[in-house]
Order: sequence, then C-alpha cells, then structure tokens
Amino acid sequence: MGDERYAKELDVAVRVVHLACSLCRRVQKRLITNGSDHVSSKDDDSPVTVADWSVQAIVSWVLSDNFRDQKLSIVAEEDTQSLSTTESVGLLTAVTDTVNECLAEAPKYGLQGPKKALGGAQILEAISQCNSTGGPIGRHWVLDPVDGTLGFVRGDQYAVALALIEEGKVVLGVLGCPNYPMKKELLDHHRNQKSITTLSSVSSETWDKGCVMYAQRGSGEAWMQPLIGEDGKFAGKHSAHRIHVSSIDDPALATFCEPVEKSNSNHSFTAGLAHSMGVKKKPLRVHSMVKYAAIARGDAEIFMKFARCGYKEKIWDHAAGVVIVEEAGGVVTDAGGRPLDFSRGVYLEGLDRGIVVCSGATLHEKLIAAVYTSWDCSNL
Ligand SMILES: Nc1ncnc2c1ncn2[C@@H]1O[C@H](COP(=O)(O)OS(=O)(=O)O)[C@@H](OP(=O)(O)O)[C@H]1O
Ligand SMILES: [Mg+2]
Repeated sequence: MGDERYAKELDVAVRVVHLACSLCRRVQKRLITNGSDHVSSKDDDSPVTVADWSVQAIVSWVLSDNFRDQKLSIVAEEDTQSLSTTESVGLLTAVTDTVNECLAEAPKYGLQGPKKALGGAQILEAISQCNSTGGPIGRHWVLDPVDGTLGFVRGDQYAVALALIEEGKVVLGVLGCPNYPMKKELLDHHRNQKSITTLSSVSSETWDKGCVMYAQRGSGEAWMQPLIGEDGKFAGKHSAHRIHVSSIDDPALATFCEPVEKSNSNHSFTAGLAHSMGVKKKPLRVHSMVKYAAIARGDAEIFMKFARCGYKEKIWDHAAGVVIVEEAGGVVTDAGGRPLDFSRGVYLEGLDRGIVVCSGATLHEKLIAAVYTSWDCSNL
C-alpha cells in the first residue's frame, strides 16, 4: 500500500475485525436459533445485544494489547451502564463467556489472546475505556461494534466498523460484513430466495463467505478479504482482492441504496431525488454500513441517507465506510457537496442535511443538483 506509516495499525485492525466477525456470526446464529435471548433496548429504543458489548470488549482489549506504548483513545458506541447493574449479572456472564470464547480463537488470526480468561471486571473495564469523544487533535480509534443492530437481530445484514482518525481525518477504515458474500452472485442468489432476511434459507456453504474490506487514506486502493470458516486459516494480505467502484455513470442504469427503516432516512424524499435525476431501478434497502461496502465494490452506484431534522449522525456510523469508498474511487459528501467532518467529536457536526455517496463525480453532481432543486418541497 505504499505508505507504511499505519502498517501495524492496519494489520491489527483487519485481524481484530475478522475475529469480531467470527464472534458475531456465532452470536447471530444463536439468536436466530434461540429467539431473542439477551437482546435489550437502549434509552433511544434501539436494540443492543451480547455481540455489541462483546465486540467492543475484544477490540478494546486487542488494541490495548498491541499498542501498549500508546495512550489509546477509542470512540465507540456502547457503554457499560446497563451491563453493570445487579439485574444484569446474567448478561455480563453471557458477554464474559462470549469474549473468552472469541479470544481463545485469537491465535488463528495471528493475534495474542490473554494468558488466562478475562473476568467480568476486566471486560467492563475494556468496554468502558472506549469513552473518548474524539476531536481534532491526535489519534482516535472509532468503533461501531455492531452497526445495523436491527439487521443483526433480524438475521440480516450488519457490519463491524473500525476506523482510525488522525488530526481530524479518517486515515484507516476496516469494515467487516459477515453476511455480505464475496461474490455478488451469491448475494443475488440469496436475494432471489426472498431478500436478505433469513440466514436459514441459505446453505451455510455460500452464506459463510462474508467479507472484510479495508483501505488506507491516500493509497488509492481498497481491498476485500473473505471471512474464514471454522476450519480455515487466516491468509492475511494473500487473500485480499482489490475492489473498485462501479463505472456506471448513467442514472438510468444506476442502483441506489438506502436505510431499511424509514425513520432513519426519508424514503419519499430520496425517491423524489432518484426520480428527478433519472434513476429507474427500485431502491435497494440494506441495513448498516454494508451500503458503503456495496458502493465500494461496485454492487450499487448511489447511497443516500436523509435523517429526520434534529437527528445528529455519529462518526462511528460512517468513518470506516467513507475512507473505503473514497479509496475505491467513489465520492462521499453531505447534501451541500462538502466532505464529512470527523474532527468535531462524536457527531458529524455541521452536516448539511444528509449524506450522499456516489460511485463517481457525474452521478454525484446530478444528485447534488437534484437536492438543490428539491429541497424547498421536502418535509425534513
Ligand atoms: N432516527 C435515526 N435517524 C437516522 N439514523 C439513526 C436513527 N436512529 C439510529 N440511527 C443510526 O442509524 C444506524 C443504522 O443505520 P442504517 O442505515 O443501518 O439503518 S437501517 O437499519 O437500514 O434502517 C444506527 O446504527 P446502529 O445503532 O449501530 O445500528 C444508528 O446509529
Ligand atoms: Mg451504527
């Protein structure tokens, strides 16, 4: 990748995201089989699961173990509030078991696990040390342990997203997409079998091949690796395939994707934008940052997210996806055409209306122009 400045950071980040994906796959399988065990609701009513806390614990532990000489700053989605009460002892035990089961697999990914199993207190400490609020100065790791938790509990798409911000800029992004097969045909095959809804409808042989994508800012390259199965061996860079955005620049041929929930993005507004720029195909509604993954590897050309007025987008929902799409050749801005600003703390402060992601400049210009002419009649 040329610039070796972040070589160790990228290497560790890719390995730990693979490890986290393996954890998530196991927990999602259990969830689908046993119903909604250990799915809780947060204050904003969004779901949180054993996987969210467990992934945050292992990423925090592995980063601390590998960068002992640095004072780590980690910005991440989960806190330990609802995990540290007397009523949540069972939940903490489930997280502890899941973390230890996962860390026992660390050597398979070329990472070191702990000398002995972690206790509940160590796990709470690992989760709660991810309490940074980021900002314009220094280095901040940014983690969404399970992005698209709604998709995760539905047996659908979700992502593990880890990024590194330095002096306010995203310099590395790693996106694990455990239910996004390496080959588009497998996804199409899956979709044809009644959309991306149930794991059980697809043979594990094809479904198992989820992927991890990654990129380093300025390299001009983005990469994708297959997840490894139970008996597989992690092959590192040798298993990486270069990815590129789509070359389609005619809106009539373009596919646009957006959030599944209309509470997360105004579907009628985006339908109007798509129509006015000449998009003909139906939107592809996908949970999580898998939408960024779809643009980065050329499965779709446009991604729009227009949250309701007053909602503030968080940096962990975008950081990894943005750098991967940009290095794969795409364009990411707010609806005013400005780059997203990751330097102002936990939120994407100053975001103009919504987020637009395109495979190239031609589609992007058309989309920004459509926003410009449609905005007055929007109800956002
Ligand atoms: N009201 C509202 N508006 C906009 N965005 C919101 C809103 N509420 C939550 N979120 C954030 O959206 C993240 C999920 O985005 P998705 O694109 O995956 O949404 S969807 O599930 O496909 O509808 C989701 O990420 P996770 O919490 O990691 O799942 C949230 O950070
Ligand atoms: Mg998220």
